[in-house]
Amino acid sequence: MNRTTNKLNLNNIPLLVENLSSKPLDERIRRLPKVIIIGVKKCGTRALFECLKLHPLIKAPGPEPHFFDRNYHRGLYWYRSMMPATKEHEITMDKTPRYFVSPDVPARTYNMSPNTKLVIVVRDPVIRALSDFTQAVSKHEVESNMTFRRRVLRRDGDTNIHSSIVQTGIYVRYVTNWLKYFGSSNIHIVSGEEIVTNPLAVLGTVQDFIGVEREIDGNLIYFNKTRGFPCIRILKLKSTTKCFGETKGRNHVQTDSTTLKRLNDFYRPFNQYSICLN
Ligand SMILES: Nc1ncnc2c1ncn2[C@@H]1O[C@H](COP(=O)(O)OS(=O)(=O)O)[C@@H](OP(=O)(O)O)[C@H]1O
Repeated sequence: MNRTTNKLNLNNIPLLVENLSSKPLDERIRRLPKVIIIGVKKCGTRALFECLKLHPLIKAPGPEPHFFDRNYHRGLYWYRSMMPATKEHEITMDKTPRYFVSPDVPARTYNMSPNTKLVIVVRDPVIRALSDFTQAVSKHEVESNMTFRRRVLRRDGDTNIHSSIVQTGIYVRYVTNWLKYFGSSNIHIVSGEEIVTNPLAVLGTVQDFIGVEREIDGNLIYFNKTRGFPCIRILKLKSTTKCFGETKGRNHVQTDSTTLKRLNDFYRPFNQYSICLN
């Protein structure tokens, strides 16, 4: 902090966050996210994010800020302005799944603060790929005659390792990039399948990792049989409930069993690495 002008130099934030870690943080620093859900796309990041926002001390913006990948040139002032205002002890959280696969983002995040807590949601990479492709089709991002098989396999039947839909599921490759900057104590890996089957257990471990009291309980989360997913109760608004987006949980595009087997075989060795990292 520049004492004469009382203005914060946001270029020095990593240093400041370190030096001030034992003192109450200035609101201007506090607003920068302490927690980031960095990915993975189509693994359950939205559900985790919305559930964590139920915690009284966790504040987060609605849209994905995409600061470290698309808006980095706007600077930390911009990033800070995207975050909701906080009171003392409250923390802010970003969720931008694109960060996970963006090569420059680990270093940029580290430069903001080496203490940033990173949450990664992973899911069976074959199902993730199907979900990703289904979304691309629904957004008309793929040619109308493109099939899942043609997207993920080459003509000779081998896996198309140049397809981003295939690459994103090689989780260990990207986690390794993050581990060049952050220690494993800064990274928490969550099972996207468990977010659906046992959300309270997942949320318990994530709250412990973030370092807040476990406040999200069974009064706030319930299983909505019609949607087939956990949804939330907003207690402030009596009997209001919220599920997460019409586009979540839609039927995936159909594909053949050979394609699924080929992809499963491709990911198997990478998946074993991911398990070791947990
Ligand atoms: N509670 C709850 N409600 C709705 N959806 C849930 C929930 N928990 C996990 N999921 C799964 O989240 C998948 C979408 O993942 P993301 O939120 O990471 O997608 S995105 O990258 O933000 O677009 C989405 O994938 P699809 O089923 O393929 O649509 C869901 O299966």
